[in-house]
Amino acid sequence: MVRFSRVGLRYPEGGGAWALSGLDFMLEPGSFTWLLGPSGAGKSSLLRLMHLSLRASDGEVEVLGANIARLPRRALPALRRRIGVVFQDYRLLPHLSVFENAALPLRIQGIPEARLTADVREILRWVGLLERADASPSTLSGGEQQRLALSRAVVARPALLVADEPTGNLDDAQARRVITLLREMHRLGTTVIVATHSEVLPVEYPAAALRLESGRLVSHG
Ligand SMILES: Nc1ncnc2c1ncn2[C@@H]1O[C@H](COP(=O)(O)OP(=O)(O)OP(=O)(O)O)[C@@H](O)[C@H]1O
Repeated sequence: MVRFSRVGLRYPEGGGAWALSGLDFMLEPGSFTWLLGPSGAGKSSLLRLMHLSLRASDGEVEVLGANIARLPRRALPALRRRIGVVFQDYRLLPHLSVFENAALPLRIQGIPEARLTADVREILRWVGLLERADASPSTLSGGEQQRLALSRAVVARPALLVADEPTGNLDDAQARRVITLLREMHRLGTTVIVATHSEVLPVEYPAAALRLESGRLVSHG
C-alpha cells in the first residue's frame, strides 16, 4: 500500500539540511497508523511525500503500488485522486457553501449531478453536517470545519487517507469525534495515517504507530 525505502528529504530552502533521513517502513493495506513526534520532527514532511505534494530527495517512495520517482508526471493527478488529505488548517474555500466544499473532488472528476448530490448528502450526513449544507464554512465551529474537511477528503472514497494534525485546533470532545470518524473510515477498509503530537489520543485509540524524532524513525510498532 505504502512503502518508504531509505527515504530522505531536503527542502530547497533548507540550506542542505535533511528534514527526513533513512526512513524505512510500510503501511499495510487497510491499516490504521498514528504518526507521532514532537513539533519539527518531520511529520508534515513525511505526509507531504505520502500525498505526493513533494518528491523524496533520496530513496524510494511507493504509494498505492506506484513508485513515485518512476511515475510519469501525467499519471500523478489520477494517483492523487485516490488519496484523501485532511489538513490541520482545514483549507476550506470560503466563497463556496458547505455542500460545494464537500463536492469539490467529485466536481473535478466530472461526476454526474444526481450521483454527486447523493454522495455529498450521504457524506455530510455521516459527519453530521447535512443540515448545514447551504451554510458558509465561515459560520461553522472549528470542529465542524474539520469534519467538513474530512468529508471532502473521503467523498471520492480514497484508498489512502492522510490526516495531518486533524485535531490540533479542537477541544477534546471535537477531537474525539474527528478521530471516531477516521476510525470508521478505517473500519470500512481505507488505509489511514494520522499525525498528532497528542500523547493521549494514541492511548485512547490504540493502533500501530510510527514515531519520528529529528527526521528519523525512532520506533515502529
Ligand atoms: N518548506 C520548508 N522549507 C524548509 N524547511 C522546511 C519546510 N517545511 C518544513 N521544514 C523543516 O523540516 C523539518 C520538519 O518540519 P515538519 O513541519 O515536517 O515537522 P512536524 O513534525 O510536522 O512539525 P509540527 O508538529 O510543528 O507541524 C523542520 O526542521 C522544518 O523547519
